[in-house]
Amino acid sequence: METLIQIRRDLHQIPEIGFQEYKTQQYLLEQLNQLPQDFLTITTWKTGIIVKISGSEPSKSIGWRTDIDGLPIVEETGLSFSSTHAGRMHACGHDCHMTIALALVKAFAISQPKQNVIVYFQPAEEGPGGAEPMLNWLKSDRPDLLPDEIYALHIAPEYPVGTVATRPGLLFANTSELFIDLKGLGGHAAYPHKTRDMTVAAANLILQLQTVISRNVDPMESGVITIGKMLSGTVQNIIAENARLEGTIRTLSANAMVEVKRRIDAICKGIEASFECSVTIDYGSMYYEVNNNEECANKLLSFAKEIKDCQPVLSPAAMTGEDFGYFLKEIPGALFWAGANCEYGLHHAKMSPDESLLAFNANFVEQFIRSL
Ligand SMILES: CC(=O)N[C@@H](CCC[C@H](N)C(=O)O)C(=O)O
Repeated sequence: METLIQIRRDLHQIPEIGFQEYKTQQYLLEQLNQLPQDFLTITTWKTGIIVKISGSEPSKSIGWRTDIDGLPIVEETGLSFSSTHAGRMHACGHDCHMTIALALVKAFAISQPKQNVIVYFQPAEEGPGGAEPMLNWLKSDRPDLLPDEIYALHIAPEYPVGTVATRPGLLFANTSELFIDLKGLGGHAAYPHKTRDMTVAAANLILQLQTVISRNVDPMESGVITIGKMLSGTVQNIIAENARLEGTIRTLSANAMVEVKRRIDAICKGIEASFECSVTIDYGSMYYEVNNNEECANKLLSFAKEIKDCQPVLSPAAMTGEDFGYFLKEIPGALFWAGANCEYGLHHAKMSPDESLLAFNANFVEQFIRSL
């Protein structure tokens, strides 16, 4: 197997979006096939991979999950190993996550763990969501590949390398995608009274959406609606017949998500009436919150205290989403933020993590799993 930095750079060059991770899967399989196979069983599921390492005296199976997909972003890091896939980038660190997972398999393939270890290379975390269907498949077809406990990490640009930041209980929000299509009546810019202008309707809708969190969600619960993309019209002197908004909703509680959607439905009905148009809502994929098992999160934090150069941090909850939440809904476990010391944040075209996080976290997670 190549060095960790080389693996991360190879993977960084071939980002693929959810359920299209064909080259990524092939690369991962090539690396896995180079390892001693005595304790390994390699299974594929769609574009994902599941590797079971048999323990020497197992009393349980420990799961480790990595996501493997990239984002539809044009990379602007200027790195010599930038993405070779136009309009695709590993801007959420999944290249680093995969590299650490490969390093774990290598460590356990060479030196057998006591417990069984199952490493999940899961597709489509950024959307439409691979965790839930992977878990459903495991439950129905391969219960032998289900773990008793499961862990994962996510890089955190804002923390220095060596930080292990997590908390018992709620760590990440409930999320839902949001796609809204508005259809009115286009026409000449000089005759607005003969049209139904969807640019104006969409602009009004965005402003009304921004009242939902501030006026319909208990301030102690919190939430956020972000419209990340707006499309409308065709040219400067034609009134727009169509508009489309794309965004996400995030709430700390599942109940608040229900209330937010009820209000969005009502506001869209109001837009239909006031702008004499039709509005169609698609809530896309939803992720269940990341709710860390108390004992598992505390085990991570306590273990981190024992490791040289490791800074355990009791992290606040974040509005990020992660479909690892579906694993944690059914299996005790925890996710932690792994410091990546980077100026730009997740999902930014210049996000470039400090590669020393790879060796640090590969060693930390290996030792942690051996301690269980
Ligand atoms: C860690 C992270 O950034 N996760 C993504 C997950 C995407 C969720 C879903 N596709 C959505 O857009 O709501 C995030 O955006 O939080």
